[in-house]
Amino acid sequence: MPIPRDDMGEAPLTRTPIPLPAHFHQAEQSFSLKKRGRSLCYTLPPRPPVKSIPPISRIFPNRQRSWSQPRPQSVSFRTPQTVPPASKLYDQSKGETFFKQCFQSICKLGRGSFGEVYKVRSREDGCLYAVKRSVSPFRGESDRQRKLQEVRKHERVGQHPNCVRFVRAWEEKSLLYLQTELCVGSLQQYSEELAGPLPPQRIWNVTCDLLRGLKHLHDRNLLHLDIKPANVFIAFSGVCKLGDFGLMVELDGSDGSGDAQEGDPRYMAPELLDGVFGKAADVFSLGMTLLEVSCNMELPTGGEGWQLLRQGHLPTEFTSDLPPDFLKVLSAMLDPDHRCRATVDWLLSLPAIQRAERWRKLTLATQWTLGKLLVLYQLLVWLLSFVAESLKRPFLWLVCCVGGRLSQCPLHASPVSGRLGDSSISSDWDDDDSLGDDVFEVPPSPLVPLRNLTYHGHEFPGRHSPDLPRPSLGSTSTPRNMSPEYGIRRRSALTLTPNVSRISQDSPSSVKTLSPSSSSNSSGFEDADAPRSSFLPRNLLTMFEDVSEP
Ligand SMILES: Nc1ncnc2c1ncn2[C@@H]1O[C@H](COP(=O)(O)OP(=O)(O)OP(=O)(O)O)[C@@H](O)[C@H]1O
Ligand SMILES: [Mg+2]
Ligand SMILES: [Mg+2]
Repeated sequence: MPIPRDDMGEAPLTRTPIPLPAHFHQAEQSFSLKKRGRSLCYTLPPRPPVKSIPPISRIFPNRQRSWSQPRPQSVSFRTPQTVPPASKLYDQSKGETFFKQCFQSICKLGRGSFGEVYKVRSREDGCLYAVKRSVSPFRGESDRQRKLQEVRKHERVGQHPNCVRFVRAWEEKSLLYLQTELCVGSLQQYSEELAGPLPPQRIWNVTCDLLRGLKHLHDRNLLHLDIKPANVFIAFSGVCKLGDFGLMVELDGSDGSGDAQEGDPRYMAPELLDGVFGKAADVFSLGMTLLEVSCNMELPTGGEGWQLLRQGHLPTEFTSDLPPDFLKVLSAMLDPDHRCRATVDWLLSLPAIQRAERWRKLTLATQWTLGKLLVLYQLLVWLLSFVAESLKRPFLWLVCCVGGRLSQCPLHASPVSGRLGDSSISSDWDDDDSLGDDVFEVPPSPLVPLRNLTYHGHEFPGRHSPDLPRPSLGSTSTPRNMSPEYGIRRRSALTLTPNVSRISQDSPSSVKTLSPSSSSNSSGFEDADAPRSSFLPRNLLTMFEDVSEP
């Protein structure tokens, strides 16, 4: 007699004996791969309605509110006195906002429920930053105080390589501005562009970075409470950082976990429903974040799928390709019982994590060293070519003197006497009296790029143009070509690409405009009548480029 088969086409006896409740398979079908092309606002967590007292202006209509004054005021909880934000560039009489006077807004990076984030260049130091400006003006003093709390939280976090660096904050015309370091984008954007699961090595990198960032918070008794891919930022070095500390609370009670709000339901720990706020909740959210990006899985916002994930069931059709070590880490982070859930310290002590951390440190150190070496090399080349340029004229003059032809030396001869000079006594190198560049028959291959750097160095664009980076080391400046297709760089950011090359990234066109021929004009050696068209330095440069092209 044939064994009856169920609707899934399997004989009941061949199934695994009762590991899951009957409804799990139906619920598991509700898990799905991530869908592409969602707008950023899709990711915003639902916010509870704002409970604020009626605006003070309604109670005391004529009362002056210091924060509604048009003047900008620095916001800091370290130095509570209200002072204008420090900047040499700001001139109150101009009537423009502090933001407009001190920053060049480049583009909008994103929008959250509290603020719009802009990529800006500081007119003061020429570096790139992110500035978050609150979406709506303060509705009253309590609304203002609530928004200002984000500044206090950022200040509490302090500096850590795996937390987004806070620079300063100020308020103006009832809006709050928060200036932070600029990142390439969020982990969510990266994962959406990848449109697939993160490769294993990157998963380990992200895990190590975020555990380090979370350890920094937890060691200070701070709970993030909003860990999710949209709030994890990728720096230009490829390092992942925790950011958006808007929902952070302090466990020691100074701002009380009584005010704590749960974040996005997709990443929310189950115990938060019972009002239990603790470090374990952050570990769970981090686990969910890692599950999402490592499996490219759409996390449920509710329903059975949501419950199952919080009962310790991981959907095997998504997790089967994960490295076994990583799966263990994930299961420990997603333990349904917050008392048994892994702590950050325990996770960091796991051999698999320690191995991954060692590798991470090594690659980051190599990347850092290579970056610094490249910058040093570029500076050296610039310096050498500068010295060579400075010595060229005295040397040429010396050669003329020694040769006893001071009168013909282009440095001494007036343009008229030069032209009227006896051409019959000209020698080979006299013919090319236009410029010293070609006189000495220097080997072209190493010197042509060197010259280009020299000219580039003389007119280093960062000094004059706010659009181009300055040659500062270790700044937060972006490399050049900050183009709209920065998704490509976003991808490369995790591949540990050093962010150092500035001088060498000149476009061919910029090299040509700064070619030696332009210098020859300015140096006054140019002889327009000389038959030298085939020896134009520009032509040499083109020849060099032709030769060096594969
Ligand atoms: N430092 C930064 N560098 C690059 N992009 C950033 C930075 N800060 C924010 N962004 C972009 O702006 C978006 C919104 O920023 P953020 O999460 O800080 O705002 P929010 O209003 O607090 O949002 P939420 O609703 O999550 O609380 C981010 O998802 C990211 O795309
Ligand atoms: Mg956010
Ligand atoms: Mg926020």
